[in-house]
Amino acid sequence: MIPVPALALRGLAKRFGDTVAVAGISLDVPAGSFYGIVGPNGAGKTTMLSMATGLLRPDAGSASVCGVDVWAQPLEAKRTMGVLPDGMGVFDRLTGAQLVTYAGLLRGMDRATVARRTVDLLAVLDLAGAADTLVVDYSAGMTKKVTLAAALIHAPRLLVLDEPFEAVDPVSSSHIRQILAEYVRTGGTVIVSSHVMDLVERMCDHVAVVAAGRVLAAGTVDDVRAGRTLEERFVELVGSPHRSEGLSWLHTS
Ligand SMILES: Nc1ncnc2c1ncn2[C@@H]1O[C@H](COP(=O)(O)OP(=O)(O)OP(=O)(O)O)[C@@H](O)[C@H]1O
Repeated sequence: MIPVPALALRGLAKRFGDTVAVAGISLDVPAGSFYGIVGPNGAGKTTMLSMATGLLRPDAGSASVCGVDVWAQPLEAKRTMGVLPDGMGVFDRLTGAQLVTYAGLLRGMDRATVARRTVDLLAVLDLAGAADTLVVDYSAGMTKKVTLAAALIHAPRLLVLDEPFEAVDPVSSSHIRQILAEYVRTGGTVIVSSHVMDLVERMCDHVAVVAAGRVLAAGTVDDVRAGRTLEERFVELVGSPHRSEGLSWLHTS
């Protein structure tokens, strides 16, 4: 029997006016994988992940999480996943502890379990000392960590993290990576989008390279790298349109 993928995308497409953000993406994320999504700015990663997690309705195509259609059975699908969206509003007039508690209660969990897990999560993410501070007063990295805690509270089978390491200091980043690696080791699936090739290469076992709304390559990190570094392969696949000659006025000598 073929195992059910943790996430299966089929022909996902989205345009905003004349801009084609996602141009028909199909992708399988195997259960138990640590899956990286890489691509240049504006490639369509956030749009793709928003459609995959039920945050943005696709123009065409479908997404299913552990075999459950995200748009036909949204409640059941959302129960299985935890999402850390990029650039989404956070209820930052709550304290860290209140935000995580709110996420648990929203998931229909009982208060005692939510209270226990909130304490655990804030401690593990090194936020215990800031539990009673308003999130609006958190640094960007602390905000990432508290939203990660909110995504983990209901022990989802799939975690979808859009740029989870942005603005997070190296110590916290390494700590979060350890938590995620342990989560994958014990049966969870993680999807992360990131611009940091080196991080994806070290952390993930699978990767998809996305550009101009399409998947250019996908598979195990070793297959996609094809003997080079992921960064070299990425530049080869995506191309390097940047030119510095145009900025001659910036040269000081
Ligand atoms: N709400 C929106 N309205 C209009 N255009 C949008 C909207 N969201 C995304 N786009 C456009 O869709 C394209 C894909 O954007 P998206 O944010 O998905 O890319 P990304 O790969 O996540 O980029 P980055 O790495 O810079 O975060 C871009 O051209 C962007 O300008």
